[in-house]
Amino acid sequence: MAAVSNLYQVESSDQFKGLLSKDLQRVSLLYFWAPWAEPCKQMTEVITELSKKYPKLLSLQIEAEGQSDISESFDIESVPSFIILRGHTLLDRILGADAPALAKAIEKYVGSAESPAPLSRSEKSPAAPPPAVEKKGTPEELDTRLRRLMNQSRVVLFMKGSPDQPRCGFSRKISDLLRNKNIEFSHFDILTDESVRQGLKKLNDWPTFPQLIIKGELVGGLDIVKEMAETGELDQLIA
Ligand SMILES: N[C@@H](CCC(=O)N[C@@H](CS)C(=O)NCC(=O)O)C(=O)O
Repeated sequence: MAAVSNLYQVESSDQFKGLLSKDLQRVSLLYFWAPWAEPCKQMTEVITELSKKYPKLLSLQIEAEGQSDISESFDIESVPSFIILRGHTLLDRILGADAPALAKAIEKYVGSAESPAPLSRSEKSPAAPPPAVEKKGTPEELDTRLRRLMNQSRVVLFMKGSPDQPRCGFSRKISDLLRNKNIEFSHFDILTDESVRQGLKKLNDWPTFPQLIIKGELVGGLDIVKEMAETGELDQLIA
């Protein structure tokens, strides 16, 4: 692929700060990605197209886990995620492989100044994940729903994304671990439902995801499950 002059791979925090500080009026697009996340392959093409179409845009590709300081400073919780800035000011945040939303936002912030051409094919192609919904209901209804979800099968993994398309490194590692051990499990993508995401943190008194549930009870997150797999405790619990 030919190099695009306004598209950079960020290799360090210092390089990142230097690029952003060069022109505080310039709009920049931060693209947080991971090499193992399938939707990022398509979104890399989209970013390349957008960078060509809008030469004034500064596009920065940031490998989310490799540049964890930058990811943390923007509260990146899943990949792909996009942040649009003017200088250091946050203009917009787009989650997931939502190419039309991204193209629309870039057009809004940079496009009017550059009279953009129609969207190219690759900007329209990737499938966006469904937006997170918050199902309203009483606390009792939520509690019943969460317990039903936790008991939907013997082993349930609450994760970001799915085992085939994880959207966070911790979720990817735990589903790989379960698959490698041939443990059958169902999963729930907490990025699709904000009430489940926040409700489970409270119910299980556990602030993060993944959460592995065995026989209706929380076992733990990645660190605990990894340790239990090493000591053999996980096999015992599942037997
Ligand atoms: N050490 C944790 C790592 C999990 C973690 O830090 N997860 C974060 C980022 S994916 C999280 O779920 N944050 C709360 C949220 O996104 O709602 C484990 O063993 O599972």
